[in-house]
Amino acid sequence: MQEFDLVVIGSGTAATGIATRCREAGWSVAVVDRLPYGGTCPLRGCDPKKMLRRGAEIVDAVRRFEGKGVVARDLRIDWPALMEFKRGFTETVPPGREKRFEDAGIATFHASARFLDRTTLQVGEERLRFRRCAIAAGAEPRRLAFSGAELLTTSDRFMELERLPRRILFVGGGYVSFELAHLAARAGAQVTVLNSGPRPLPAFDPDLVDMLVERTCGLGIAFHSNAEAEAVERAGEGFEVKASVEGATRTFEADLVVHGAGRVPALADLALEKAGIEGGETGVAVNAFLQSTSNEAVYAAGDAVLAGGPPLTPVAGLEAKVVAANLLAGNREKPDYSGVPSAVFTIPALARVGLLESEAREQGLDLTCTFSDMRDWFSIRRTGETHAAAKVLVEKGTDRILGAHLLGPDAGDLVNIFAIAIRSSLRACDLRDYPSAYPTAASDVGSML
Ligand SMILES: Cc1cc2nc3c(=O)[nH]c(=O)nc-3n(C[C@H](O)[C@H](O)[C@H](O)COP(=O)(O)OP(=O)(O)OC[C@H]3O[C@@H](n4cnc5c(N)ncnc54)[C@H](O)[C@@H]3O)c2cc1C
Ligand SMILES: NC(=O)c1ccc[n+]([C@@H]2O[C@H](COP(=O)([O-])OP(=O)(O)OC[C@H]3O[C@@H](n4cnc5c(N)ncnc54)[C@H](O)[C@@H]3O)[C@@H](O)[C@H]2O)c1
Repeated sequence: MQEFDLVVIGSGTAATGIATRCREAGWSVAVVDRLPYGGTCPLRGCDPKKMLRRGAEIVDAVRRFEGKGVVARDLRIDWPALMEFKRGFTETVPPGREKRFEDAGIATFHASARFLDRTTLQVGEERLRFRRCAIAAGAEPRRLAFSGAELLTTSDRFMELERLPRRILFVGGGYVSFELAHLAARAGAQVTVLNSGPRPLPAFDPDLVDMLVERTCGLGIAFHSNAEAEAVERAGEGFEVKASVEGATRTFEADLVVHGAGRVPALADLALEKAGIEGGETGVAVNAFLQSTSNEAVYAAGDAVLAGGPPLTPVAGLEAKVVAANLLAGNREKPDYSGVPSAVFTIPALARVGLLESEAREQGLDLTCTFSDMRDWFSIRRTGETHAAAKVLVEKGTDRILGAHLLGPDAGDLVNIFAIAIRSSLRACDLRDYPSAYPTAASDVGSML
């Protein structure tokens, strides 16, 4: 039996933030992960996705400039070479992260963790006793109940594909499906997306989502709403997917079927009940300080807990700081989720920060909603992009920025300006008045208000 002040389950964004801060304060700390160190974001999520997207972005930009001074001959994505470029980054992450832990004096374990009682974990052959434990185990694809669901490829495996199949079907119309569908279409695949709900990406502004869907269909992607996948089976080398589309049963053929139907906290293997930890599909049950409501030695952060913030990397980082502070100095800090931005890295990107228009109106706020169709703006025309818009919500009287919703080539970066404004309580007039370098995407901000 080995004993530690703190055992952290996971080695991703949340785990790393907690482990390093507690170790810096002199605690004995162990980190446990069953997969190579680094977690989802740098190995299987945000970063590799954005590296692969870079190839798609270049192909799309060149196509938009054909006839505008750029001649493209044999323009295409060389998928294996793009994968190699991605691996040049991802392969360095696990050894780098492990060295960082070891240099800091953090003990590292490579095995699955499972609770034995309120203060003990089984980790492979080892038993670890902890004074405190942080669950930062992330999320995994939601288990789907239909027959053949085990035939679906996860986003993890999609990002390792050596060859890109010709026909790809995505189940779900959320972040994962939209981002990977845009990438696959630029790489030459024939893409279908089935979304069970009436509208995809419900966390984003519906007017901008409609524009993104139009752009998506313009790429040749077959997008279906009210389309619920109900069964998958093998058919020759590929698959047949049965779905209820607008109430009628339809069959789709594909060479690859990808799971984009949601992710849930990865708690199933932890035997939480042995440690008296309450939790389920919505993650570890925690109080306002991110401490387990039923085992006070245990805290949770990141995708493993749905405490009010969306399951995103900046939220995992923010919650890690809160958990470390509360572990080290007692329960004082609560997470502040206001002004956390989010972007869907389609091409063009879709982004959001603050309230949706519908949420602001439901709260009875008196607001001005400025919608700008940016297609004819200089910053967009110069890129050849055909779909771009902004919607900014400002409270009347206080001039407070309530929300900003963007679609366009620079949406993923521009949204951060609005996020800073919201978190720093800047007013719309402050943003209107600041001089920005010209001509840049940021120099449009004043005109969006
Ligand atoms: C395809 C994809 C793209 C994404 N893109 C973005 C993006 O662009 N921007 C953004 O903000 N967010 C993005 N996300 C979400 C983001 O990756 C996560 O919110 C973030 O990585 C969560 O970090 P975490 O530390 O909570 O968990 P993770 O980084 O997932 O780490 C959890 C770790 O715990 C380990 N673990 C789990 N159970 C056990 C166990 N029983 N024993 C031992 N180890 C265990 C896992 O192996 C894993 O390594 C994306 C997610 C996906 C899937
Ligand atoms: N850019 C980013 O920040 C980014 C990128 C990828 C993933 N993520 C994170 O990962 C999480 C999971 O992403 P996701 O795209 O898997 O989930 P999601 O929750 O964004 O979307 C899932 C969609 O699948 C649909 N669906 C569910 N079952 C279905 C079925 N049987 N048939 C058809 N449609 C079905 C739902 O209606 C929903 O719209 C996100 O919530 C996000 O936090 C973030």
